[in-house]
Amino acid sequence: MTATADVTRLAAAYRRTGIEAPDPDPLGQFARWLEEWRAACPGAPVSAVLATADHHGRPSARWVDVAHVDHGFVFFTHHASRKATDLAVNRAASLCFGWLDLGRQVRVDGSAGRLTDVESDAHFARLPRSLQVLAWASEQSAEIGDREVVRERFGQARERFAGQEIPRPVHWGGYRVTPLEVEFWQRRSDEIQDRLRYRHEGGAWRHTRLAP
Ligand SMILES: Cc1cc2nc3c(=O)[nH]c(=O)nc-3n(C[C@H](O)[C@H](O)[C@H](O)COP(=O)(O)O)c2cc1C
Repeated sequence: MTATADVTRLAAAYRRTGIEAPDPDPLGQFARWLEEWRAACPGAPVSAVLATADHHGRPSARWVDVAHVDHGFVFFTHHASRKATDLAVNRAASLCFGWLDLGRQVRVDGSAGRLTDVESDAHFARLPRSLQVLAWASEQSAEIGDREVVRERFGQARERFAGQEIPRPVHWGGYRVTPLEVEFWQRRSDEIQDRLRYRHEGGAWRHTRLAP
């Protein structure tokens, strides 16, 4: 059976069942769905749209790769980028995963904080060398005349670190979005889509269904 056939078969099964016997913890429920997504689409990156807002409350959204999920959702970026400058003044963040092949969406609303230097160092050390060089060469979201500027800086950074380990630049690191509210959405074959919302209240997670 081809991968596409597998996805179609799984999507049909989920459309029939909806979200049954949900995990009491949204991170547990997320882990189940992530596992099912990975089984359905092996090798696909785990990406989500990250929304932030500036000090005027003006929103902006962009994709990020979610590197891992522990007690929060971890991504990495340049600390001078728009998302990072937004988060410096307003920690509120929302991530939206779109596992559309399975008819699924997960929204995570929460608060984003920087990882420790030790955590960011550990992740940086595992990156492919070309991405490490790029982290030194590209001042993400700065205006540039043309791409040659970055190509030139890339070459300079590669030369500078030739034959040695590349340290993490201080302007690059990770954030963890700690969830306060998580919503799972499942497309159903009867068109009555399933929505399950978790809220962290009084020190515990509670979940409830929402009208589609
Ligand atoms: C699928 C995908 C994954 C991406 N992952 C990241 C990421 O993990 N970190 C990052 O800084 N930019 C990532 N980008 C680029 C961002 O979407 C964005 O263009 C960049 O971070 C600058 O955003 P900002 O100026 O709004 O901060 C990704 C783009 C795509 C399409």
